[in-house]
Order: sequence, then C-alpha cells, then structure tokens
Amino acid sequence: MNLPEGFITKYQQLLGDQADAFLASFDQPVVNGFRVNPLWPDAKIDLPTDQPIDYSEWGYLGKVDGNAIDHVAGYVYSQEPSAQFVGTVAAPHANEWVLDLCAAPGGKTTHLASYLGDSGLLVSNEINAGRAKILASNVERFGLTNTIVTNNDPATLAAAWPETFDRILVDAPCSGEGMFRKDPEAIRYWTPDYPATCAARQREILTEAVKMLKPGGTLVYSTCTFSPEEDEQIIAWVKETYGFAIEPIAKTDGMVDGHPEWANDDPELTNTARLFPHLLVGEGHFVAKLVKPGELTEDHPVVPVKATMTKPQSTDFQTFVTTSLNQSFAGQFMVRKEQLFVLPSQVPDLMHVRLVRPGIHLGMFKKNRFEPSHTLATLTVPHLFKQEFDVDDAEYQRYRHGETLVRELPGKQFVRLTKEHKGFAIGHLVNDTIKNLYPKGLRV
Ligand SMILES: C[S@@+](CC[C@H](N)C(=O)[O-])C[C@H]1O[C@@H](n2cnc3c(N)ncnc32)[C@H](O)[C@@H]1O
Repeated sequence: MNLPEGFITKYQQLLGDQADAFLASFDQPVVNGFRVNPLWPDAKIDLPTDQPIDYSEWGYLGKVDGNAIDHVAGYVYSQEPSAQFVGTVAAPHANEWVLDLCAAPGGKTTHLASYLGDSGLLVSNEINAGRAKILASNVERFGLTNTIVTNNDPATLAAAWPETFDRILVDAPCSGEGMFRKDPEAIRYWTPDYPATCAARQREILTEAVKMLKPGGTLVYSTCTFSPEEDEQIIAWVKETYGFAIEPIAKTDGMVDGHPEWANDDPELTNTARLFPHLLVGEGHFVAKLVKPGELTEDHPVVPVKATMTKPQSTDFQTFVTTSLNQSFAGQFMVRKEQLFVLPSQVPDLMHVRLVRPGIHLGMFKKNRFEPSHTLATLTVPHLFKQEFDVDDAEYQRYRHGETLVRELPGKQFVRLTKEHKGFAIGHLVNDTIKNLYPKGLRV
C-alpha cells in the first residue's frame, strides 16, 4: 500500500523496532466480522460460527452477504472485529439511558442496543443528515424498540439534555489511519497536520458530551486511528480539564496498553487500549473508558409527550391492529407529518432536538386508512402479524424486486413475509394477491 512518507516516518519514530511489522500489516487482507442479534434469542443463522471473537459476546469472524436473509432480516450486523471491542468496553447495563453521539452508520449503536435489550433508552445521534437516515434504517433493520435517532450537532443536544445520560459513547470522527487497509481512499485526506485538526474537533465534541453525562456517569471514547494526538493526548486532556478517572480496560491477547509517553506521561493512560493490526486479527482502534466525578443516581429527566393522535387517526390505527396484528403497542404515541411512532417507555424533552426517528415507526395515515411501515417487518416482536407467509428463494428475489405474490386467502389485511421464518417485508393481501410494500430504496 502506498502510505504517505510523513506517516511512515512518524510511526517509525513512535514504534521503533515494531514499525516494520506495523507498516507491513497494511498489505495484509482486511478481516471481516459480524455480530448476531441477541434480540432474536435461539435464532439459527446460516453463517459459520466456528470462529468466535473472544472479546465480543455476539461476535464471529466471517463475511456477511448483504442479500442473505440473515442480513436483510436483521439477524446479523456486519462489523469488523476491532470495532466490536468498543461495544464490549461500553457494555451498557439494563435500564440505563445511553447516548451514542457519533452513531452513523450504526455498528456501535446496534451493539449497545444488544446489551440494553428492551430496557432503558438509547439515543443514537448523527450530525450528517444523509448518514442519519442510513443510521435510522440500520436501527430499523436490527429491530430496535427503545431507540431514538436524532440529527444534531453535539452543542444542540447538550443545550437540550444537560446531565441526562448514564453512559455516553463518543466514537469520534478521526483521521481514520486504522481504516486505511479497509478504505484506501481515506489515505488521500492524510497530511502530517490532519491528526491535530481532527483532535481539535474531538475536543469540541467531548466538551459537549461531558455536559450531557450525569455525575458518576461513564464516557467511552474511541477512534479508528493510531495518532497519539487523537488518542492518549485527548484522554489526558479530558482528565486534566474535567477531572475524569481513566478506568482500566480488560485486554485480551494482542491488545496493548495506551502509551503515557505519547502524551503527558500520566501512568493512568496505560488503562486505555490500543488495537494494532500487526498484533491481532482486526483493524486499528483505540478505546478509553472514563468516569465523571460525582455520585451516579438512578434518576432520569423523564418528560411526558403530549398525545398528538386525533380520534379518526386512532380509529384507523385500531382497525389496522384488529385486522392484521396479534398484539398492539403500549406507550406514548407521536404523529409527525402523518407518520405514527410509538416512543420508548421513558424519554427526555424532545422539543428542542431534530428527530429522525422518535421511536418505532409504526406507519402512515393515508386517506381514511392506516398503512404500516416496513419497520414492522424486522421489529424484534415474534408473531407480530396474524398472517405470516414463508417464501422460497424465487419468491424472496421477486418480492425484493418489487413484484406481487399470490396466496389463496380471501379478504384484506396486512401480512408479514418471512424466509426461513425470519421477517423481511410486509405486504397487503387483497383477495389472493399480496401487493408489494417493499420500500423502493431497498429493492434489488
Ligand atoms: C467513526 S464515525 C462513527 C461510526 C459509528 N459509531 C459506527 O459504529 O457505525 C464518526 C461519525 O461522526 C460524525 N461526525 C463528524 N463530525 C462530527 C461532529 N462535529 N460532531 C459529531 N459527529 C460528527 C461523522 O459524520 C461520522 O458518522
């Protein structure tokens, strides 16, 4: 790989006799991994699980086919091994309120949600509007029930939600040196000054994250870069500026301690973790776990949401539930631009943030009727629909292409389509024909 001259000399100086092995690792193949979705317990997946990743509870080595049912139905999430270590370190506890501040496309978010299950609250934020949509679609594909997706800059969120979260992940935008092997295009952005530019932005993001963390709360900071400016030096700055403690991270084979001598010589920096591709199977990463001074309490600033569903809308939704579902949804409902959402059981003030997805997207009110959203196809609620049709390979291809299917059943109702009993789509059954409701953006 054609690495910049300045990059090579920098790491020769920092890594000494390890530099040759480090630089040679850029010519090794990328390592693929995936996590299975524990929100579908006991599910059988088609991918081999004979190579578990020892530090990742649901992680395995292997490549996921984007058209395979396990991916389309949200039973697996493709994520390279080292990135999975971030979720392992963050590992939220049940009932916590968790913020994933830089969340798109959603690898860490789906991992954090795997720990939370149905409990607590996960807010997944992404500053870039286009990427926030991709994040929302991955949140939906993974079937998450207690996740809000927002599209804000960190300062706006901090003004809305002071001292609100028990745990915050800042998976920071960085110079991406650890991804050069996966995405050689990233090398084009690299200059000797680029890490310092990224570090300035990381300090801005962390300044806002600190405001949103409850006293005693946990901040996990990660990058996919090797540069000390964005790694140890940032953590040294957080500790010096805000008095956070740097918690020890349990490392497995191949992971190494952060280098105090690459920052301010604070020995606590050895508590952070570095993942180098020449020492383990995976790409380059850095992870730190910090705790804010103070006592953590269990309180959350819950704000009730005003009901916005009109009476006729409520009737249309109930008609859909009665004809098509085995169960309804409990909780606070929100209607925005004719779209119906059911919110996580507890939420903070939602008035001052830009919501991409305030909760589960249930569907849309059309003229005198309610049409369910594609979200319900992959929502992690077994047997949600009264009528589920399992399809074969040919029908799977045809439906994802946009065609109708035939099933002999009179009447009108919305149905879920499954392959190997894994939900991947919904359809509208009208007198023997399943009309295609597969979103145009997902068709193949
Ligand atoms: C490393 S990526 C996040 C990857 C994600 N956590 C995952 O696991 O899929 C960093 C994200 O930070 C976002 N970002 C860029 N500038 C930002 C800023 N000033 N504040 C917050 N996020 C920013 C980027 O758009 C990008 O999506």
